[in-house]
Amino acid sequence: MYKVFLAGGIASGKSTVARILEELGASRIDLDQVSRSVLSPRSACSAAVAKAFGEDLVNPATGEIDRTLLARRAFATPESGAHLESIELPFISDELACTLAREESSGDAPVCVVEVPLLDRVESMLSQVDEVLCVIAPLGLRRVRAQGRGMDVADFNRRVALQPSDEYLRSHADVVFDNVGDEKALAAQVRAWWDSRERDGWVRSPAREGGTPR
Ligand SMILES: CC(C)(COP(=O)(O)OP(=O)(O)OC[C@H]1O[C@@H](n2cnc3c(N)ncnc32)[C@H](O)[C@@H]1O)[C@@H](O)C(=O)NCCC(=O)NCCS
Ligand SMILES: Nc1ncnc2c1ncn2[C@@H]1O[C@H](COP(=O)(O)OP(=O)(O)OP(=O)(O)O)[C@@H](O)[C@H]1O
Repeated sequence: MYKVFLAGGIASGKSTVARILEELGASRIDLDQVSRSVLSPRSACSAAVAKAFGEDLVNPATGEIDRTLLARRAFATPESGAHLESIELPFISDELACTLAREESSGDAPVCVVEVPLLDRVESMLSQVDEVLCVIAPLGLRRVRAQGRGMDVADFNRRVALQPSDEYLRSHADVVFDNVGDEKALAAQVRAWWDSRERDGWVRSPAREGGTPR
């Protein structure tokens, strides 16, 4: 199974590209969901997080972590935020490897696309995939599209500030989809990518091996 990361800023069009790939036959994993799942009740990751940020975060009856309180404590300073990430990332990486292995053994799709909102946090996971795709759109257009689906501008701006820049994404991607046009124009680019990799037999191209820092 050919595995790809699909990165992009908020409202850049990741889900739209992932849906197009799904229609072409890919299976789909959302890394946000994977990273949420590692904090499931009584997991090893929840225990490590509670040890670092307070045992009172855990509801004794259900084992659930209070995510709002955790976010308030962990994101109080950049250092404590980085500490939380350093605890969670190895668990997220292991969980991603298991999820990809499950997809692979189910054997249905030739391709698995992993949607990645924060590519800079998952550099250590790049070795798990064959290629990095990203979708880029101008910030103003993304703001309008985010508002179009009901997002508040202040929330949009806050989330943009936490995400890697377009320059970072361009320099780490093997392929960039430009989402400045309509969905048809985006679909044409995605289709062209799919056709080219299908022609190559879904093998990682030697030209791309050295292209992305991994
Ligand atoms: C603390 C957690 C559980 C809160 O999750 P939850 O889904 O409830 O909320 P969300 O992630 O949207 O964040 C809540 C609030 O915190 C703020 N916030 C989120 N991430 C960050 C960050 N890196 N730095 C500063 N503030 C942040 C947001 O503005 C948001 O308003 C979660 O953010 C977490 O586990 N983060 C650490 C792991 C991580 O960064 N994973 C992503 C890389 S794979
Ligand atoms: N080319 C396009 N033309 C018009 N609307 C678009 C286009 N691409 C995406 N959109 C719309 O913009 C919004 C954001 O797109 P999408 O949900 O695919 O982005 P995303 O990167 O997955 O967002 P998030 O980071 O919030 O998950 C959606 O409402 C989507 O329908």
